[in-house]
Amino acid sequence: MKREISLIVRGMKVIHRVQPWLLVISIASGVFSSILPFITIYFSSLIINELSLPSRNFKHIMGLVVLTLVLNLVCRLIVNFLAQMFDTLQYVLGHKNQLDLADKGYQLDYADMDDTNIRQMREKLNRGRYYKGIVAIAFQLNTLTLNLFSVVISISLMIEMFMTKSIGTSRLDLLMNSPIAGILLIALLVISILYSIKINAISQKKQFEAMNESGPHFNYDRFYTYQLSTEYNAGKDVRLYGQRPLIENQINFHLSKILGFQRSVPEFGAKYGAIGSGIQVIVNVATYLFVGLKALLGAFGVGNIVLYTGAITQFGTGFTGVMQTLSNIKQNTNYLQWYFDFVDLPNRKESGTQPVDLETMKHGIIEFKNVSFKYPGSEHYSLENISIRFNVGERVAVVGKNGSGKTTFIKLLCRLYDPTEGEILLNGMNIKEYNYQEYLASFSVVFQDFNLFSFTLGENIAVSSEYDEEKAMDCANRAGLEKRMESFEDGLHTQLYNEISEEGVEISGGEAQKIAIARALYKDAPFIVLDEPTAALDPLAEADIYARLNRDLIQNKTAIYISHRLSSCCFCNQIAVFEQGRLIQHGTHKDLLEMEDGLYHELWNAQAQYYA
Ligand SMILES: Nc1ncnc2c1ncn2[C@@H]1O[C@H](COP(=O)(O)OP(=O)(O)OP(=O)(O)O)[C@@H](O)[C@H]1O
Repeated sequence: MKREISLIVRGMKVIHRVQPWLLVISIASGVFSSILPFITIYFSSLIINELSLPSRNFKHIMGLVVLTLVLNLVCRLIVNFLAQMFDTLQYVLGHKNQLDLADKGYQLDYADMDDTNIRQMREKLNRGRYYKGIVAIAFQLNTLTLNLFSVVISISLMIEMFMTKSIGTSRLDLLMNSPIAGILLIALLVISILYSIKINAISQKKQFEAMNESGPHFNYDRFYTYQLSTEYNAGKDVRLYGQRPLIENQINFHLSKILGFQRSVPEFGAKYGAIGSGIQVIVNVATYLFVGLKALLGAFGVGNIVLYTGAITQFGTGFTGVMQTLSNIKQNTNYLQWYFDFVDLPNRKESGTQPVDLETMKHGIIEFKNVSFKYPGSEHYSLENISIRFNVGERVAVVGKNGSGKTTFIKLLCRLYDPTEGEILLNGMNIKEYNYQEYLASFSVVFQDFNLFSFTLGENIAVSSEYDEEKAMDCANRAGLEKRMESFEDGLHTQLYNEISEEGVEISGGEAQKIAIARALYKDAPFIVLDEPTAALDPLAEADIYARLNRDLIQNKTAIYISHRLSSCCFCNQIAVFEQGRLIQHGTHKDLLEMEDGLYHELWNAQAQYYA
């Protein structure tokens, strides 16, 4: 209980920080919504009482009718206004909350993203993001206030009902005036309420279990459905390989599993809900009998039948609502626990304090010292005992067969991961000692799986909406986009991709790669790392880019290329050859080519024979 309360309080603090008015609006909306039905109930009883009098006063009756309408209208307007504000604030809360979670993801170590537990945690949070966890708190506070107020108002009316006695002395009078009748009615009410609370609690538990059990199938289903319905790139393969039946089979399989797990919830609800409705009918009959008999015996006017039956009904609904909301709040603490477990994950472990100044980067030495690395959760080393030095300012090529560890080597250099064993030194100091953000800022990297966004071309290059247009244009041209730029009517302001805007232009894989290179050039960092920078370029564009890289793009920067086209690496100061996670050769192109039994010689000749 203590744990649950502290989770809810923490959740409320999050809401207060993000949307300070939301909690107040939730309560206010709950209060006004609870009053609304009582206005009609109360004034209807007054009107009927007045109508039933022989000396009825029509002016008074009309006054009551007008008052009922006006109060109803005012209250409804307030309720609608608050509901609208509530929905807007709730929407913004959900949105900001998503962004907060995304920010938290970026604050974690990149390596944590490989952790299956963390992935599952994110997936669970993602699934309940619109209706569970933090966003559910304000909604539940609203429902709790509404139902609590209904219960308080109806109890005060019911007390009046039980206390008002008939003046007759018949047996029926005695029975209806005795506490027994009231106690019986209350007992019936309590039974029906307890029953619905129990059913709701079991149903909530079943819903939670079903969601947990169907989790992995849900992931598959979402992934395949996304691929089939939304993923633009998947469209080609789906068409050409006729993949739809296979994907549909998978979707149907996982969907049937999900439905299998979730079917138990509505089945349970339907079965026990019917019994609940039966009990409710008995309670209603007993209520009308009790109130009707009291009115017949003259304890109160006919109009009060409306008032008291309304109060009893509202009490039943309100009390059930309170208990159901409390049970929902309790269930929601499971989601809150996931949420805070994720939020409380330790942020990046070592951010270092040493500043990274440009001078260090211009005249330095990078050294991998006996570096080995296993990906989180993997049993195999992707890199083993790598030792290599290179001077800052050099051009270094990293070559090797697929899966030999080239990209992993770069990821370690950029500190996306830290070595499992050994260390990487910049000017004799472990790179972990340097300020993490400044260290990252010294790398311009184009990974194989780079991402461009549906922004304008200029924004994609400069990674900002305010940028130096001349510099962005220069980078675009230097990356080989001169010709293509001429066809962009809006130049740098051309929107990329037409997923969002009709004016968006589609670009080819090679053009995207050139834009990614332009982005790296714009960043103007001391290190430029290109992982297969020309894989999507045509031979002319490739030759052109390498000539430019050589001539003026790199200038005095340190350049590291990963490439399978060895002809493009021969101008590098140093070539590192990887094989199954090991660095098996390194040296200049000339040295390596002379080693006739070496892998480099083999790879070179394998490519060269096609050009002979
Ligand atoms: N996130 C990851 N988790 C676990 N293993 C991984 C991960 N990424 C890569 N690996 C494994 O690490 C090894 C080296 O992969 P890496 O991507 O560094 O190779 P590569 O030389 O760049 O390959 P390619 O030439 O195909 O791009 C491979 O066996 C790969 O399966």
